[in-house]
Amino acid sequence: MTEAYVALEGGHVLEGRGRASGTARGEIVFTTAYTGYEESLTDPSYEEQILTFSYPLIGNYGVREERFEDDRVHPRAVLAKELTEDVVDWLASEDVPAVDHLDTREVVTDIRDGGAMKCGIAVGEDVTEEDALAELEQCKAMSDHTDIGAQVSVDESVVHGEANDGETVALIDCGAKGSIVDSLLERDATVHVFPYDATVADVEAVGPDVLFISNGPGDPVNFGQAISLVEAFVEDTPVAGICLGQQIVAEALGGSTEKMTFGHRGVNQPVLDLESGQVVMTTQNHGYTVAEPGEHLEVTQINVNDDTPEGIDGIEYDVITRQYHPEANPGPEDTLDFFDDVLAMASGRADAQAVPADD
Ligand SMILES: NC(=O)CC[C@H](N)C(=O)O
Repeated sequence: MTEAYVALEGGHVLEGRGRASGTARGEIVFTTAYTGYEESLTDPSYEEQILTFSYPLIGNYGVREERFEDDRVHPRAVLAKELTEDVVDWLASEDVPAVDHLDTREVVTDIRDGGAMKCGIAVGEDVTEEDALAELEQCKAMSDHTDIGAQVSVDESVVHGEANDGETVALIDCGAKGSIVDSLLERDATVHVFPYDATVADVEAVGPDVLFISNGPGDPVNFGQAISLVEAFVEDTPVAGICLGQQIVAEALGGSTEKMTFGHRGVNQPVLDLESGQVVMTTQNHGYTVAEPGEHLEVTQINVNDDTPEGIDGIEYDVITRQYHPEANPGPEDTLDFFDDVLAMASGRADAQAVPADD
């Protein structure tokens, strides 16, 4: 049997069954999602993280590329109670270490108590506990990945849906999921995808109807150029954001963000809309949150479990952002109307008051 060791910050080492060999280090997190492993594993927001599935069986409906959110696997390693051959083959082909037959209840309990933490992993025929501890030793804190955007963004701008006659969206790719672009294209938008460090002049050149900041990995304060874009555009151009995008918008407009203990990762996070009183189910994957929205923004939706901000609107500016993933890949489709609201805001057809689906 291939050996597998998982070393957690503080020195706790767990043993499992090695399924795909290699060494890895990263911030260990868990998701409670029971489906959507292809989407999660290709979500760029998981860059530099090690993903633990708390659901015990992962891979039971195979692996299909059309469900991928990006062209590669982003977590540095994958842990589960039981991984199917399909998933293991896929991870092995991408050189991503995989471990199963692990007591994931123990891993999740450690993360819940200690927070998302540094982790080192060693999988292979002759690896030892020391190899995993050596990886842990070299693991950086997530906030120290100061140029993580470069690892996940497009290198050059690209345009999708040029023939569409809807709104023109400038999407700042901080690690955007493919289904965000798809959701906008389906609504007839033209989407200019820009690198995470695009300049004001780059974006201005396409005359956007809305500046849209994507999801992405790591600490929002490490996306200084995207923060500057929001500051530069917000007075004259509507602004939208998803997940990291919400955090960047808050940082730009006088609010603040902070790291959560273990974050929200799963496909059934309940969100309350404060105006309508409706609760919707959402897909989430984040470890930071908006702490204070600041004087230009108001919180319109909150997480039912812990009251953290899930939706934010501009007070005097046209701004709408979501902390969850309205594009719903994977996950419930309760929140797809966010894209209609963003494009209505972009066209001046509506103000920024977004409400969840009304059934
Ligand atoms: N999905 C995301 O955009 C994640 C945002 C950010 N990296 C966080 O962990 O909070």
